[in-house]
Amino acid sequence: MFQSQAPTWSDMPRTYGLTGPISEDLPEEENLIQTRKLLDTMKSYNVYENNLELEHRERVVKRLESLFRDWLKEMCIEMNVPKVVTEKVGGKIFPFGSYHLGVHSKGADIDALCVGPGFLERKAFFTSFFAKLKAQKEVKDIQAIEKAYVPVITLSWEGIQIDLVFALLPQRSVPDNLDLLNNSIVKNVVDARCVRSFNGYRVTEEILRLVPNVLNFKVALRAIKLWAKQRNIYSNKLGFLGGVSWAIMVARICQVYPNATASTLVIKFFKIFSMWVWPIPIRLIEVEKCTYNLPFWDTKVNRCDRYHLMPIITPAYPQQNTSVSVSRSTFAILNEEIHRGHAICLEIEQKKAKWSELFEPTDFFKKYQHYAVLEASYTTEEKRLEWIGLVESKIRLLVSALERNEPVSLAHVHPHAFPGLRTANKKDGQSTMWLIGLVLNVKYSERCKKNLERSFKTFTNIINSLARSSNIYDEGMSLSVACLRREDLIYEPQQKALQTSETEPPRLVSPVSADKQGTTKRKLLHRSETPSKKFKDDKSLPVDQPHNVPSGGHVDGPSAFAKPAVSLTAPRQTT
Ligand SMILES: Nc1ncnc2c1ncn2[C@@H]1O[C@H](COP(=O)(O)OP(=O)(O)OP(=O)(O)O)[C@@H](O)[C@H]1O
Ligand SMILES: [Mg+2]
Ligand SMILES: [Mg+2]
Repeated sequence: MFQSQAPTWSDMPRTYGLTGPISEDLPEEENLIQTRKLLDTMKSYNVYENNLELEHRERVVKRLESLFRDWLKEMCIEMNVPKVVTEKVGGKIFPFGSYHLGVHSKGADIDALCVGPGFLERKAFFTSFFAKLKAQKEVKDIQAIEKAYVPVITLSWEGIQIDLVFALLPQRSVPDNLDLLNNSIVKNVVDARCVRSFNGYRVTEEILRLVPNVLNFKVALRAIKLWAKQRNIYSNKLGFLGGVSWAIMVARICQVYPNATASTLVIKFFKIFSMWVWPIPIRLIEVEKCTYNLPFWDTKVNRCDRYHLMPIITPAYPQQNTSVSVSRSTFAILNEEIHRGHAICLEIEQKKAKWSELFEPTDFFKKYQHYAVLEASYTTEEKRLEWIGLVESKIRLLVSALERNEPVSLAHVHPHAFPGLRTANKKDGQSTMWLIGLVLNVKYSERCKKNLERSFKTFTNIINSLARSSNIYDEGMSLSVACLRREDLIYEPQQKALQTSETEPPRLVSPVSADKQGTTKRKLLHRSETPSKKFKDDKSLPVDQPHNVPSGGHVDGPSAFAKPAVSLTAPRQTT
């Protein structure tokens, strides 16, 4: 009998993502040993939560869900909804983001989507449910950020940071077995804010569905997140990459090395992305084309999408670029760090380096000759969160203004805010500071200073008028930016790697009160007031250059750092 020689579907290798695998090699013993070493190193950074902490999170999510369901019932009664509808209204909370992926570190937030019935108004969530949450004794620092691209209530519940987004289902009730992955879920949702809120969960679920081995993916992603935090390049808000972008990048590596163990995935991550030709986008899947008239990322349709430097696309309709905020400077810094990672991984493979070298913290305070110091002060606690939130959400504007400023080749914002002055003089109130390392392509002269001050002034004017127009402004609030030389920055070197994590940013204190225009020279000190280390200016550099820029390299374009191993010469801190 004739037997077909053609391979059947089951003979074909499974393709995860848009292309076939690069290698389907199974791990060798050496790879498994490296994975064990990687895991041990990660544990020493104390990123994993223990069982008690995990159970605490689960309890908090349950409490939130029961509060939400109670609230929906109360709303039904208030709106005189028929009793039968009230009884069946349901209500569900879907955790998403890093907590749902199972890769959250200690101190990470819980992102949760609250789904309610279509007859409610979105506004009610941000007023009435907000009030209910605020009345809970466990809740602190609650804020409704209704005007955000994805409106959110942020709060701290018994010390755990929570981000709650809200979406209305065009139905009278929210069943327990609701399937949010079906694209039809967003079909009849008219409010784009609801679609974006649904998509946080849909994207997280798709990522999990699209990787061949979830366990290996999680370990590799945890390693990449730890590395990105240690290297100060973990922040979507400040123009670096946030959790979802890193997750999509790691997931893509998992797809092309489906059998690789976690250590190999990390090594390949750096290898592939050090060679990646941006702005070719990273995608996990060809997202199904739906004709629901929702805007999605597409360079053929949207002109502005063509200018994105580092597109990392979500895998659920309507697909979005998760890294819109990446700027010329952050792009250069991200590439520099990826090349540094690649160089260290090559050494790890040759047994010349240990994993801990990959996770060494950056030398941000030694790296630049000049720093822009942004300081937001306040005298009352009442609007502190809103004020700091507003300033931080707009720092990208300052960075792009600086990037456009002629003498500036690179503006490197540190992703952590530093608690500022807590002076004995109560009138001065408190403040929060951000630092931006500057690479100048000219000598720091009066003319250069004036040039910079123009950008500073434009920025502070914009923020002050935004604060006034959005009713955030309060007596005693002020904002200043000044340029400092490195020799005027005094700080305590980081003690432990973990202290640089999101839970405990390094503390700086300004002993010299700034003048309100921020034009005077100020000094920054570590809060502990233990003897601090003062760094001498490196006179050998004629113009500003980070110490690890390749010699002769001007940092004037997106590919300026695209040379391997540039950072290996940078001084390393011991932990
Ligand atoms: N820039 C973005 N574009 C699209 N979706 C985003 C973006 N930022 C956040 N999200 C969605 O919101 C979720 C939660 O974001 P969040 O910033 O809390 O990151 P995360 O992945 O949970 O990591 P982390 O551990 O830092 O909290 C993401 O997983 C993603 O689904
Ligand atoms: Mg999160
Ligand atoms: Mg979040």
